[in-house]
Amino acid sequence: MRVKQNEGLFKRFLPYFSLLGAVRKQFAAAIFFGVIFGVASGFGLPFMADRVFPIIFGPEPPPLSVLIAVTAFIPAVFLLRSVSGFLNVYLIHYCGGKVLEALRVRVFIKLQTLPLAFYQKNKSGDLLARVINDTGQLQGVVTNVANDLIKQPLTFVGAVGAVVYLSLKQQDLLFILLTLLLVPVCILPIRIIGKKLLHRAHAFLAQTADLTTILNENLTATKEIRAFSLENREIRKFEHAARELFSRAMKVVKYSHILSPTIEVVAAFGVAGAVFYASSRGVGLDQILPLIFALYMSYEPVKKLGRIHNEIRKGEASLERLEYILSTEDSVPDPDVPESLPLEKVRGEIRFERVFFAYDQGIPVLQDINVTIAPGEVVALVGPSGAGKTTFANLIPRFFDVSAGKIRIDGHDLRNLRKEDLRRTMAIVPQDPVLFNDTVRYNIMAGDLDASPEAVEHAAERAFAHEFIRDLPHGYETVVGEKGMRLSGGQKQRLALARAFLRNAPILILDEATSALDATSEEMIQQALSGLIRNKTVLIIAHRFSTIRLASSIFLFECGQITHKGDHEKLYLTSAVYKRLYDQQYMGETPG
Ligand SMILES: Nc1ncnc2c1ncn2[C@@H]1O[C@H](COP(=O)(O)OP(=O)(O)OP(=O)(O)O)[C@@H](O)[C@H]1O
Repeated sequence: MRVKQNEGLFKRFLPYFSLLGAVRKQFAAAIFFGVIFGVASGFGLPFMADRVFPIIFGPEPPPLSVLIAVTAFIPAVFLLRSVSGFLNVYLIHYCGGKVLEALRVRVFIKLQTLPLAFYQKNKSGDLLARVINDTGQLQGVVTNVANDLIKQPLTFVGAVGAVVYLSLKQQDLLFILLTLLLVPVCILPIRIIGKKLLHRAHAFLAQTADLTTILNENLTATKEIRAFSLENREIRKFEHAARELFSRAMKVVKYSHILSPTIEVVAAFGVAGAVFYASSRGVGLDQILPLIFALYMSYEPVKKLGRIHNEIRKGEASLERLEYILSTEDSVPDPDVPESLPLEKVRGEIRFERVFFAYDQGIPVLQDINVTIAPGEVVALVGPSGAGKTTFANLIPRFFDVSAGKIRIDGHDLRNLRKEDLRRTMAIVPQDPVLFNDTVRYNIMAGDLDASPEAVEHAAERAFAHEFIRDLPHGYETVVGEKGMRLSGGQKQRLALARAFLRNAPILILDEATSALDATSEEMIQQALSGLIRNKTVLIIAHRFSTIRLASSIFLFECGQITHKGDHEKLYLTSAVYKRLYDQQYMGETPG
């Protein structure tokens, strides 16, 4: 979403400046040192040229004590300028780091609340780039701009003050005019370059996101890339994206850095004008030198303010990309006044009433679903690929909301419940469970973060995972590697079942793994499942017919509708589709 173009630039950044509130003391100190730096630069240097040099290089050599005192003024001014400059920059970076931290956390928190649909629409590499790069860019604007907006005008005022003072001293006001004329002359290039920079910054950030996406995808598909020898294709893709990024980066560099030389040329014309004018009026070098200093020092802040404008333009592109995340509305919102659903009282009845669903408008995926699953019932969802089984199961935890109709749990419309309350009533075992790069214990505890060590181990025992965990180098404290890379497929699945045991929720949604396991693993998982489903309302997205022996009822999905319900024998006799699926795909397996 592009933020309205006509809003004032400063106004758009305003909410982000409030992030400085948490570091207001350090920021105030930074500004204080910035002011000292500004005054020491803007006024101190011309003053030195006006007052100090004439004493040192005057017609009469000054006495030694005066010479020492006066020359000491030179390092004193620079010391003041350097120390205050350093403290200003250091503190500004401190505040900037804190703003960046707060900004990233704010975006991350928002990402936790966004629904699955958001992630299916946006590339994860692009989101990574927004959280890492764009926050950094915006932080730069918030701190540098806030700092320079105070520091540079003060330097300008200091330098103009020096020009005024020196001009008055020489009773010649044209120098003042020369200084003030500079501002409108500089504004034109600042505006033109700023506008161009905004577009270039947008293109650059989008390309950074593309590069991150390619890298991210590559790192998550290392196995496939090697298995199918896609390395060269990947390298070419990355090279192309990196080259494009370079070209876009250079455009940003061009427009970011063209401004300073432009303003410097303007400044040179100003100084030349002053020199020419001074010479024609017979003003001596000792009188013109401080003025040239003061003139130059007044061009400096204008140049820096121009650079800030550039920064703001670059930041604006990042701001738009971050606001895209921050302003995305939750398409699965919690109700304003939620109905309560005490976990201990949930029976687990699930009812679909005239439910329709579409991921994209106009392409229905589920149509007119009317079913009731009784508490304690175990239902297997079967049907051809793409028939809508996963979608049906995903509506129950409200990963998506129905397009029409209602889903109820124990009579409560899901949309009247807080998502957190609703999801506490269920354990979900996905087809390919994701493990966190943490210990085995933590991975099981994902099912219940308050569980005791005994409860974790008991859950592992029931999932037939305890033994293999005990044999790991550090037992329950073994770190499983990114996505559980150090575990076998069967071990990962048993850890996912242990999570579900630990959660002990009244509703269980299980997307059966499609990958084949060895006979022992398969047997252990089937046994664990029989234990897990006891006394629960269970939905199993069944990919293997051996699993349906666990089910008390089977729903057959065809083209987004449930066309048949019943047990295996009934469906086998009444549905040609079921019979075909069973005969063709699962011949040889016995559904009990
Ligand atoms: N995020 C999505 N956006 C758009 N369409 C989707 C999305 N997810 C699934 N679909 C479409 O919805 C339909 C139903 O998909 P679903 O995953 O529910 O089928 P399924 O029966 O579980 O299939 P399978 O057995 O292959 O897993 C398919 O046509 C699929 O292409």
